[in-house]
Amino acid sequence: MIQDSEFFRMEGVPITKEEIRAVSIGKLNLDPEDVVLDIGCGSGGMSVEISKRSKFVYSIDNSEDAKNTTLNNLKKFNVENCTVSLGNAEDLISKFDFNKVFIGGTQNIEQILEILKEKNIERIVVNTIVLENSVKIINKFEELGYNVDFVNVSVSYGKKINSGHIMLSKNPITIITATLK
Ligand SMILES: C[S@@+](CC[C@H](N)C(=O)[O-])C[C@H]1O[C@@H](n2cnc3c(N)ncnc32)[C@H](O)[C@@H]1O
Repeated sequence: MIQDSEFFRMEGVPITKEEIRAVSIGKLNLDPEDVVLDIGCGSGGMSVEISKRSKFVYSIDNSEDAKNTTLNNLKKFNVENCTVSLGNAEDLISKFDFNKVFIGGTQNIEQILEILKEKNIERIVVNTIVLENSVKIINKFEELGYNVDFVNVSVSYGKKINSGHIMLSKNPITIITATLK
C-alpha cells in the first residue's frame, strides 16, 4: 500500500486510509483482467491502488475538488489505466462496462445498488462509517439476492509519548462485500 502521506491532498476531500484500503483491496479479490468502477473516488486513494492491480478503473465523483484531487494523484503515481468523471454515480454508471465495483461514496446508495444489480456485477465492496447506512446497504443487498459479508475495521495508530507508546484509535469503518449467488 502507498502511505497516506504520499498522496496529494486538497482540503475537504476525504481519502480512504491506508489500512482500510488494504482490507478493501483484499475484499475486491482483484484479477489483472478486472475492470473496476470506483464510485465516489474522493482523493483517488482507492483508484490508484486498484489501477495498479487491475486492467482499467472508471472513477466517478460529484465533487469537482475530488475529481481534481484524483487526477493529481493519478499523475503523481503514473497511472494511465484510469479515467475520472464528474457527476452523480447514479446518472453515469450506465456509460461504463465493468465487472467489479468499489463504493466509497454512499449518497443515493439504494438507487445505485439497484442499477448495479441490473448489470449483474459479480462483486461489490462498500465502505461506510455511518451505522444507518450499514444496515440500509446490507438489507438492500439481501433484498436484491446477493451473498453479503460485512466486517468492522478499527485501526489504532501507535504514538510515542514521554512515558512510553500508546495507541490512538480512529472511527471504525464497515466494509460490506456483496457477491452474486
Ligand atoms: C469517503 S470519500 C472516498 C474516498 C476515496 N475512496 C479515496 O480513497 O480517496 C467519498 C466521496 O464520494 C463522493 N460521493 C458520494 N456519493 C456520491 C455519488 N452518489 N456520486 C458521486 N460521488 C459521490 C463524495 O463527493 C466524496 O468525495
